[in-house]
Amino acid sequence: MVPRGAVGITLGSVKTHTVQVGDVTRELPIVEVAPGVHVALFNMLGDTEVTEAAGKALARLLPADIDVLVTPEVKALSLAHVISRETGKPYIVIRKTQKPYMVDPVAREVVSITTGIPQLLVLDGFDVPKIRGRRVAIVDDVVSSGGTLHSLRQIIDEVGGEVAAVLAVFTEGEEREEVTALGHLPLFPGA
Ligand SMILES: Nc1ncnc2[nH]cnc12
Repeated sequence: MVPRGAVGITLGSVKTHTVQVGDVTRELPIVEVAPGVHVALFNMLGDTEVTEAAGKALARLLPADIDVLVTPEVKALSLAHVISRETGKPYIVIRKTQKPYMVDPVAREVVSITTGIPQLLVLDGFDVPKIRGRRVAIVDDVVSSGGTLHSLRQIIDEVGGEVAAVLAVFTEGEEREEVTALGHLPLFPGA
Protein backbone atom coordinates (compact mmCIF):
# COMPACT_ATOMS: atom_id res chain seq x y z
CA MET A 1 0.00 0.00 0.00
CA VAL A 2 1.24 3.48 -0.79
CA PRO A 3 1.56 5.52 2.40
CA ARG A 4 -0.73 8.53 2.70
CA GLY A 5 1.14 11.63 1.56
CA ALA A 6 3.59 9.77 -0.67
CA VAL A 7 3.33 9.51 -4.44
CA GLY A 8 3.00 5.96 -5.72
CA ILE A 9 5.95 5.81 -8.07
CA THR A 10 7.86 2.73 -9.10
CA LEU A 11 11.45 3.11 -8.05
CA GLY A 12 12.46 0.28 -10.40
CA SER A 13 16.18 -0.35 -10.13
CA VAL A 14 16.91 2.87 -8.21
CA LYS A 15 18.58 2.10 -4.89
CA THR A 16 16.89 3.58 -1.86
CA HIS A 17 17.70 4.55 1.73
CA THR A 18 15.01 4.09 4.39
CA VAL A 19 14.36 6.91 6.84
CA GLN A 20 12.01 7.36 9.76
CA VAL A 21 10.50 10.76 10.58
CA GLY A 22 8.46 10.42 13.77
CA ASP A 23 6.26 7.42 13.01
CA VAL A 24 6.44 7.93 9.24
CA THR A 25 8.76 5.82 7.05
CA ARG A 26 10.03 6.78 3.59
CA GLU A 27 12.26 5.17 0.97
CA LEU A 28 14.53 7.91 -0.37
CA PRO A 29 15.94 7.35 -3.86
CA ILE A 30 19.73 7.51 -4.05
CA VAL A 31 20.57 9.91 -6.86
CA GLU A 32 23.76 11.39 -8.30
CA VAL A 33 23.75 15.16 -7.79
CA ALA A 34 27.32 15.80 -8.99
CA PRO A 35 29.92 13.50 -10.57
CA GLY A 36 30.60 10.85 -7.92
CA VAL A 37 28.33 12.47 -5.31
CA HIS A 38 25.24 10.44 -4.50
CA VAL A 39 22.65 11.48 -1.91
CA ALA A 40 19.47 9.97 -0.52
CA LEU A 41 17.13 12.62 -1.90
CA PHE A 42 14.75 13.96 0.71
CA ASN A 43 11.98 16.09 -0.76
CA MET A 44 9.18 16.99 1.63
CA LEU A 45 7.36 19.18 -0.89
CA GLY A 46 3.83 17.83 -1.22
CA ASP A 47 4.36 15.20 1.49
CA THR A 48 1.84 16.30 4.12
CA GLU A 49 2.46 13.36 6.41
CA VAL A 50 6.25 13.82 6.64
CA THR A 51 5.93 17.62 6.90
CA GLU A 52 3.47 17.34 9.80
CA ALA A 53 5.51 14.66 11.59
CA ALA A 54 8.79 16.57 11.21
CA GLY A 55 7.28 19.95 12.05
CA LYS A 56 5.64 18.68 15.23
CA ALA A 57 8.83 16.88 16.36
CA LEU A 58 11.04 19.92 15.68
CA ALA A 59 8.54 22.26 17.38
CA ARG A 60 9.04 20.24 20.58
CA LEU A 61 12.81 20.81 20.29
CA LEU A 62 12.63 24.56 19.63
CA PRO A 63 14.17 26.52 22.53
CA ALA A 64 11.49 28.59 24.30
CA ASP A 65 13.46 31.85 24.00
CA ILE A 66 13.44 31.94 20.18
CA ASP A 67 11.63 34.97 18.75
CA VAL A 68 11.44 34.18 15.05
CA LEU A 69 12.05 31.38 12.53
CA VAL A 70 13.93 32.00 9.29
CA THR A 71 13.73 29.52 6.41
CA PRO A 72 15.09 29.49 2.84
CA GLU A 73 12.57 28.88 0.09
CA VAL A 74 11.35 26.42 -1.03
CA LYS A 75 11.65 22.88 0.29
CA ALA A 76 11.54 23.77 4.01
CA LEU A 77 8.78 26.36 3.75
CA SER A 78 5.89 24.11 4.72
CA LEU A 79 8.05 22.73 7.56
CA ALA A 80 8.54 26.26 8.94
CA HIS A 81 4.79 26.78 8.65
CA VAL A 82 4.05 23.72 10.80
CA ILE A 83 6.68 24.69 13.42
CA SER A 84 5.21 28.20 13.46
CA ARG A 85 1.69 26.89 13.89
CA GLU A 86 2.77 24.53 16.68
CA THR A 87 4.85 27.11 18.60
CA GLY A 88 3.14 30.39 17.77
CA LYS A 89 6.48 31.87 16.56
CA PRO A 90 6.39 33.85 13.30
CA TYR A 91 8.52 32.83 10.32
CA ILE A 92 10.31 34.70 7.57
CA VAL A 93 11.11 33.25 4.16
CA ILE A 94 14.45 34.03 2.51
CA ARG A 95 13.79 34.05 -1.24
CA LYS A 96 15.91 32.63 -4.06
CA THR A 97 15.33 35.60 -6.37
CA GLN A 98 15.15 39.31 -5.80
CA LYS A 99 11.64 40.66 -6.40
CA PRO A 100 10.84 44.13 -7.74
CA TYR A 101 8.72 44.91 -4.68
CA MET A 102 11.53 44.24 -2.18
CA VAL A 103 12.78 47.19 -0.15
CA ASP A 104 16.61 47.36 0.30
CA PRO A 105 17.09 43.59 -0.11
CA VAL A 106 20.07 41.85 1.54
CA ALA A 107 21.51 39.08 -0.65
CA ARG A 108 24.19 36.38 -0.54
CA GLU A 109 25.26 33.78 -3.09
CA VAL A 110 25.33 30.09 -2.28
CA VAL A 111 26.19 26.88 -4.16
CA SER A 112 23.94 24.01 -3.11
CA ILE A 113 25.09 20.38 -3.22
CA THR A 114 21.92 19.31 -5.06
CA THR A 115 22.03 21.89 -7.86
CA GLY A 116 25.76 22.63 -8.14
CA ILE A 117 25.04 26.10 -9.49
CA PRO A 118 25.29 29.44 -7.66
CA GLN A 119 21.97 30.61 -6.28
CA LEU A 120 20.91 33.74 -4.46
CA LEU A 121 19.45 34.01 -0.99
CA VAL A 122 17.56 37.28 -0.60
CA LEU A 123 16.01 38.86 2.48
CA ASP A 124 13.43 41.55 1.81
CA GLY A 125 14.40 44.68 3.76
CA PHE A 126 10.75 44.81 4.85
CA ASP A 127 11.50 41.81 7.08
CA VAL A 128 14.68 43.25 8.65
CA PRO A 129 12.91 44.77 11.71
CA LYS A 130 11.47 41.33 12.48
CA ILE A 131 15.04 39.94 12.77
CA ARG A 132 17.12 42.85 14.16
CA GLY A 133 17.80 42.35 17.88
CA ARG A 134 15.86 39.06 17.86
CA ARG A 135 16.85 35.47 18.67
CA VAL A 136 16.51 33.55 15.43
CA ALA A 137 16.12 29.84 14.66
CA ILE A 138 17.10 28.81 11.15
CA VAL A 139 14.83 26.06 9.79
CA ASP A 140 15.89 23.87 6.85
CA ASP A 141 15.11 20.43 5.49
CA VAL A 142 18.67 19.09 5.10
CA VAL A 143 21.92 20.67 6.31
CA SER A 144 24.61 19.10 4.17
CA SER A 145 27.71 21.02 3.03
CA GLY A 146 26.62 23.91 5.25
CA GLY A 147 26.77 26.41 2.38
CA THR A 148 23.16 27.56 2.73
CA LEU A 149 23.51 27.70 6.51
CA HIS A 150 26.65 29.84 6.20
CA SER A 151 24.96 32.33 3.87
CA LEU A 152 21.83 32.49 6.03
CA ARG A 153 23.99 33.21 9.08
CA GLN A 154 25.75 36.01 7.19
CA ILE A 155 22.44 37.64 6.20
CA ILE A 156 21.02 37.35 9.73
CA ASP A 157 24.27 38.71 11.27
CA GLU A 158 24.33 41.58 8.79
CA VAL A 159 20.87 42.76 9.81
CA GLY A 160 21.56 42.41 13.53
CA GLY A 161 19.82 39.15 14.40
CA GLU A 162 21.31 36.44 16.62
CA VAL A 163 21.23 32.87 15.32
CA ALA A 164 20.38 31.01 18.54
CA ALA A 165 19.32 27.66 17.02
CA VAL A 166 19.45 25.69 13.78
CA LEU A 167 16.73 23.10 13.17
CA ALA A 168 16.68 20.60 10.33
CA VAL A 169 14.99 17.31 9.57
CA PHE A 170 18.33 15.76 8.61
CA THR A 171 22.01 16.54 8.72
CA GLU A 172 23.99 14.93 5.93
CA GLY A 173 27.61 13.88 5.41
CA GLU A 174 29.43 15.19 8.47
CA GLU A 175 27.73 15.26 11.87
CA ARG A 176 26.95 18.84 13.00
CA GLU A 177 26.67 19.53 16.68
CA GLU A 178 25.19 22.99 16.15
CA VAL A 179 22.20 21.56 14.26
CA THR A 180 19.18 20.12 16.07
CA ALA A 181 18.08 17.38 13.67
CA LEU A 182 15.71 14.42 13.71
CA GLY A 183 18.15 12.17 11.86
CA HIS A 184 21.27 11.90 9.76
CA LEU A 185 21.71 10.99 6.09
CA PRO A 186 24.94 9.39 4.90
CA LEU A 187 26.52 10.32 1.57
CA PHE A 188 26.90 7.42 -0.87
CA PRO A 189 30.28 7.65 -2.59
CA GLY A 190 30.16 5.81 -5.93
CA ALA A 191 26.72 4.30 -5.18
N1 LIG B 1 19.84 14.50 0.55
C1 LIG B 1 19.28 15.66 0.25
N2 LIG B 1 17.98 15.71 -0.08
C2 LIG B 1 17.42 16.89 -0.37
N3 LIG B 1 18.04 18.05 -0.37
C3 LIG B 1 19.32 18.05 -0.04
N4 LIG B 1 20.20 19.06 0.07
C4 LIG B 1 21.36 18.53 0.44
N5 LIG B 1 21.27 17.19 0.58
C5 LIG B 1 20.00 16.86 0.29
